[in-house]
Amino acid sequence: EDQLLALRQEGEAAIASADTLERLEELRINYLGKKGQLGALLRSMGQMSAEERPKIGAIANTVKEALQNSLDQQRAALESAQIQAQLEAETLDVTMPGIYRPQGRIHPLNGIIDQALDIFVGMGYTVAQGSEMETDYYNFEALNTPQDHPARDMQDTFYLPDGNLLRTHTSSVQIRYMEKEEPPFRIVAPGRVYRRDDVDATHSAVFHQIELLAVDEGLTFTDLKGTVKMFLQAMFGDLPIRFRASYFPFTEPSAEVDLQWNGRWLEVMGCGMVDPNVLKSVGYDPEIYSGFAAGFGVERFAMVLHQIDDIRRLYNSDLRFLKQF
Ligand SMILES: Cc1ccc(OCc2nc(C(=O)N[C@H]3CCS(=O)(=O)C3)cs2)cc1
Repeated sequence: EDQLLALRQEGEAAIASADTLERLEELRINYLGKKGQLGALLRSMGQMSAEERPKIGAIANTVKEALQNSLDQQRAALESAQIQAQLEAETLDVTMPGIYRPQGRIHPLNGIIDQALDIFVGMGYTVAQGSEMETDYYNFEALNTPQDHPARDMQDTFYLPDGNLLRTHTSSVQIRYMEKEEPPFRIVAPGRVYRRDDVDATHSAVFHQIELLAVDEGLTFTDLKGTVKMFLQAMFGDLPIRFRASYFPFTEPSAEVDLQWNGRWLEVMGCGMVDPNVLKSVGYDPEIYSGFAAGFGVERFAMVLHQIDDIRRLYNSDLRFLKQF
């Protein structure tokens, strides 16, 4: 009997100090398993007298239950401690500051292109795009630009070895569109263009341009003026504009458009009625159809709107500059 009670004491102490579920399982096997200590002790008692057997058996049962209870309690305690530890570890403090990730930004040139396209799409224009490499025909000839026109010569245009060239304006996109479509239509053609200019604070060999073209029956210069005025005032605000007579090979009459900006007249756009020869080159009858067109440089708009002094700032990816937009 004393041995049984001693085993219970020893077992309960060992179980209470078990700090892992594995250790607890070892102890269960050690004390209550088939080859455990309790079973071994009972077998070692060998022959017991008839009146002793039931007494010892009862004590052995209480020891077994006591040990099983303390195993269950310790298991419960260890499991809840495990869950508690997990909850602690996974606790998310939502009041902690977030991980700072710098926000991206729209480049000022793209910002102006997006804004301008929104205005024209809002007026019913379709956006048309095309290749930056063009043929002489689509970049010059179809635009009524004679063979000896200065715009064609080498100092202004990048020619490629195969005789093609890098487009000097997006007008070629509009010619190609007209070859495939019939009037009436309104298109706006944004894109990169190339001029073999001397590169300086206001000229870049590569720059961005947006041209618009509307062809329908009975379009007049008044329609053009209204469209240009509406666009410029949407972009720059309700400022005075003026049209100065000018000349382009692909429009007749032509005008350059000035905007009064901080008290000074700035040239911002060119426009005109599409020359009948251009309509003829795409097979439209100038007796039925008339068109108007305009074009502007996106860098120019950006430099005026954001008071940028050097065009190269738009291209050299200086974050100190770009972070201002
Ligand atoms: C079929 C077709 C017929 C006519 C067209 O006229 C597009 C036009 N562009 C201008 C013009 O002044 N453009 C310049 C502004 C600054 S810039 O980016 O250097 C080029 C006037 S009329 C276009 C396509």
